[in-house]
Parts: sequence; C-alpha cells; structure tokens
Amino acid sequence: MGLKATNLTKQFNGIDVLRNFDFTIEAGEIVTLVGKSGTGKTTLMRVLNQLEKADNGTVAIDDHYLCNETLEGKAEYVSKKERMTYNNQIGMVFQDYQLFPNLTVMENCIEAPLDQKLMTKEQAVEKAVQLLTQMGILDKKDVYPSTLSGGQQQRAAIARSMMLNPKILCFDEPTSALDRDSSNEVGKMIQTIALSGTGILIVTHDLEFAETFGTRVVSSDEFLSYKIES
Ligand SMILES: Nc1ncnc2c1ncn2[C@@H]1O[C@H](COP(=O)(O)OP(=O)(O)OP(=O)(O)O)[C@@H](O)[C@H]1O
Repeated sequence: MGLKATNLTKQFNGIDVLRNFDFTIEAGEIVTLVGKSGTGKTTLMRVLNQLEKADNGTVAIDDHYLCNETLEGKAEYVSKKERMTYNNQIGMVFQDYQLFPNLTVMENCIEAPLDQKLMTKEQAVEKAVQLLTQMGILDKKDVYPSTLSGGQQQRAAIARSMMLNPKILCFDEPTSALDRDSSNEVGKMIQTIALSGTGILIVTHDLEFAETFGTRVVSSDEFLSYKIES
C-alpha cells in the first residue's frame, strides 16, 4: 500500500519530461530522487501533488485515485471532491517552506483542517501541539514565520504538512539551505516520520543525504534513459 503511478507522461511544449513512467512509494519507505538538472524530478513531484496535470497515466494512493486512464491512455482526472480526498493523503514541504506569513505557526498548522471542516478547532490545536512538540518548536507556536530561523520554518512546514496524517510526504530539496549537521537532523526527523508508516519522497541534489537516508535511491537519469538514447 502506498502511492502508485503508472504510465505517467507529462509534456511541456510538446516535449516529454516524463514518458510512460511507472513509480511507487511504499508505506514507510524513503525514496530519494536524485539526478541531473532538468530531468523531471520536480515535475514528477508537482504532478503527484496536483500542481501540474499529467497528460497520460494513473496516479493513486491506496484506493484513492487522482487520475485514471481513458481507453486511449489519456489521464482522466477524478471529480473535485475525490481530488480533495486524494490531496489529503499527500503532503508537501516546499524548498522555500511557503508558510503563510500573516498567520502564526499554530494558525498555519490548523488552517487546512479547519478550512476543510475535517477537525474541530480543539482537535486541530491538539494535533498541532503534538506535531510541534515532535518537531521541537512548540515554544514558537504563537510567533509569525518571519521571526523563525530557516531550520525552524522548515520544522513548522513539516508539522503543517502532517496535520491530516498523510500517507505520503514529499520534500523538495530539504537540505539546500542547511549545513551538514542540520541536514542530518532533518534526515533523522524524516526517518522517524517514515517509521510511523508514512511513505516519503525526497527530491535532492545532496547525494550524501540521499544515500544516507534513502531506503531506495532513484536516479531520474535512469528513469528517463530514453532521453539519452534519443
Ligand atoms: N511550467 C513549465 N513550463 C515549461 N517547461 C517546464 C515547466 N516546468 C518544467 N519545465 C521543463 O521540464 C524539464 C524538467 O524540469 P524539472 O524542474 O522537473 O527538472 P529537475 O530534474 O527538477 O531539475 P532541477 O534539478 O534543476 O531542479 C525542464 O526542461 C524544464 O525546463
């Protein structure tokens, strides 16, 4: 159980960035995605997180589909309501964290579950307290993101991404702004999250990090080998 994408194709301006690509993330595994610049790592992550639309193929987390294939192989997206259900199974921590600057750390965490009426305020606050404690920044719950260090903003973003207990959590370049010690701390934090059964996808240029913390290292140079052939 986990994320499964089949036959994924994504074009920009008529050029395949992903072509007939099959990909899985099992529960509890940490997939680190490395590879040359421009080989489609970010595009894959964006397709899985509904920030780009696939042209062909299927994407599902457990039995929650994002898109199915038509008879012609085109990606057919499910209804808005079902897409929302899919979306709640996957979380993303952006390279620049993308916290709402006008909301406190606590407000950032409880915004989505309250907006979608998935929790009462008490439940959301309780969950946020638990996650911010796990991330070691509970004392920062009432401050605004601009007053936090980069590492603390990242922890807040991780806590926010876990509010709905996603089955899959994606990280875009989580160590790009960190020194080696802080990178290792983040890696250990991610390992703890994976131990609870969450499947992790990490796009990174940091090979040492990818090999230390990935339970499976995938190279986008390999999965896009047709580009080298053609
Ligand atoms: N919105 C877009 N419009 C047009 N082309 C795009 C768009 N997004 C990505 N591309 C192209 O798709 C290809 C793959 O880009 P992508 O960012 O996925 O690669 P990457 O492997 O993540 O690169 P990097 O390691 O440099 O971040 C590139 O050629 C890029 O120019």
